[in-house]
Amino acid sequence: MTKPHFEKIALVGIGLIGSSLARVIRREKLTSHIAIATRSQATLDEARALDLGDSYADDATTAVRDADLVIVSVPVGSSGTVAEQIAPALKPGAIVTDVGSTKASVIAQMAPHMPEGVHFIPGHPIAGTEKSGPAAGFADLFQGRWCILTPLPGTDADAINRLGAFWEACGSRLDTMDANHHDKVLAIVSHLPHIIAYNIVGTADDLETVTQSEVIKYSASGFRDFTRLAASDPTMWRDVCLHNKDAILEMLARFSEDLSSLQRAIRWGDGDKLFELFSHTRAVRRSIIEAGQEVDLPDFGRQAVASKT
Ligand SMILES: NC(=O)C1=CN([C@@H]2O[C@H](COP(=O)(O)OP(=O)(O)OC[C@H]3O[C@@H](n4cnc5c(N)ncnc54)[C@H](O)[C@@H]3O)[C@@H](O)[C@H]2O)C=CC1
Ligand SMILES: O=C(O)C(=O)Cc1ccc(O)cc1
Repeated sequence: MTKPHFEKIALVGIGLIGSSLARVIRREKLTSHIAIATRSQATLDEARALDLGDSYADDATTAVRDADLVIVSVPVGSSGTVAEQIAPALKPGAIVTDVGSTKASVIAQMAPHMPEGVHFIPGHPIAGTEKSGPAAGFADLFQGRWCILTPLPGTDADAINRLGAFWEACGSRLDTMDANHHDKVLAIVSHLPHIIAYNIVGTADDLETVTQSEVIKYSASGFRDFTRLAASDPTMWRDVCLHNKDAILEMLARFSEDLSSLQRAIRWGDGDKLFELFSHTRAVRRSIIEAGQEVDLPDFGRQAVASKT
């Protein structure tokens, strides 16, 4: 696919994802003008100090005026507010997209505000870290990672192709799916792991027998991997939980059932069952690595793959 060029790109929200986009857009020369808007003056000043854009505004309306591509990178609970703010200033023919971790809720919040003639195409780069804010971003964040688009039926095919070409130019691999399907898949592969991490770190911290110093002292084990996920942004993950409630609760119910079965096997000393499950899950990881999907693993995973352990 040929590299697309947009005269003006507006980035609303300039945290980890927005600032990573700013960096890769500049590096790949995908626009003549990056307009940055964010709610807090301190974050805007930080973005300016990092020289992430060509213009800066504390209101999204100013930034999106005349933009050909608008990318909303805010916590999913703020999508509706942003859509309402930018709607009157959007240029006819502009593409409006987002990067939110949940899709059905973002569509429900944003689509009703989108004017006729604007192409609204929701998206989600499956790439990130536990860090947040403009300084945390980096141009290679999307390299080799999937980006999922969840276009609504009847969306202009040229606009979808243009947005797809944009993400490919940012280094992403592209997929398209229905928003509800996206939310179920992401509930199990991304949202549950974070919830489990928040829970286990909270439990360990609460346990009277595991003092604070012991948690720190022995955390060079599997627990350390959980602490990385559990350090993720509280606003972002609060919003994910509130806005993908049904799919998360469905996956949590299934998870709890399987955990009870594991608990029973431990209680009754059913070694065969434990061995069978652990062998199966080990094979799952090997098949992911053999399928060349190691780029989708977080940092600690990539190190393990690199050393072939
Ligand atoms: N952090 C991650 O690993 C990933 C996050 N996402 C999604 O990307 C989106 C952004 O996440 P991050 O960049 O990590 O968050 P972040 O916390 O680093 O940045 C969020 C930005 O949104 C701004 N913001 C918040 N409310 C706003 C409003 N009403 N109007 C204008 N700006 C507003 C903040 O000032 C900040 O610049 C979220 O929807 C998240 O679900 C998607 C993939 C990975
Ligand atoms: O840091 C990690 O391991 C992640 O899983 C990052 C991440 C967080 C949220 C998303 O919607 C997509 C990717």
